Amino acid sequence: MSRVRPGSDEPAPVRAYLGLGANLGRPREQLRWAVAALAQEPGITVTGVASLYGSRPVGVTDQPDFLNTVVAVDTTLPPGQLLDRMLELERRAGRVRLRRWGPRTLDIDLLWYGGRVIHDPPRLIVPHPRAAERAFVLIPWAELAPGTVVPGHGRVADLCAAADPSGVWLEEPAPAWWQRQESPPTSGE
Ligand SMILES: Nc1ncnc2c1ncn2[C@@H]1O[C@H](COP(=O)(O)OP(=O)(O)OP(=O)(O)O)[C@@H](O)[C@H]1O
Ligand SMILES: Nc1nc2c(c(=O)[nH]1)N=C(CO)CN2
Repeated sequence: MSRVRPGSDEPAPVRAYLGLGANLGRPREQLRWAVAALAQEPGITVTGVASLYGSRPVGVTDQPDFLNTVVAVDTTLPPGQLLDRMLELERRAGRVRLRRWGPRTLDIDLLWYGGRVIHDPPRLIVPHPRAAERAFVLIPWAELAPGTVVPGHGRVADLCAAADPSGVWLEEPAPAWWQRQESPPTSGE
């Protein structure tokens, strides 16, 4: 069932939250590129970007530390098409899957889509099945939307308060980290 904005045949936008992560190549630049690329996608409006956090790898620990953030979007895309756009951005960022939970140049997870529960494994499970237990997701997410209710789990603020924050640290506050343009390398210095 898709909602339509009154007076138009344009579908009404739906709020979604995306978890972004990177730990290969130039993670900060790749995440900055991903925010800008999302904002340029037709059918996607970026409405919020959390601060940039550093985090110890969870799961497969023999890999570099990550940079993580969460982005709020309003989208007219159905969830499957939003996922396809996210996967295409990962591909454009040069992501190669060598092993599950292995290092990556860019990972974009669909954390939450309009409060809906979507179970179409393995292609799409929403809310993201591990979002409610990951401090590297919950801390930036709580910065943007503490009152959001994750179906089956509760409020983001409460999940964040219950998560172990020890492996997550603030790298750079929003909006500086994603609005600052990298100064071109100066020659000779
Ligand atoms: N909510 C979701 N967000 C993103 N991808 C999802 C989601 N649910 C299922 N998938 C599927 O997961 C596949 C593999 O995702 P990926 O390899 O990025 O997993 P991961 O990020 O390494 O691990 P995790 O899922 O624990 O974050 C994607 O091709 C996608 O079809
Ligand atoms: N700190 C951190 N650990 C992870 C991350 C991540 O983004 N950050 N992503 C994973 C697979 O999605 C597995 N482990």
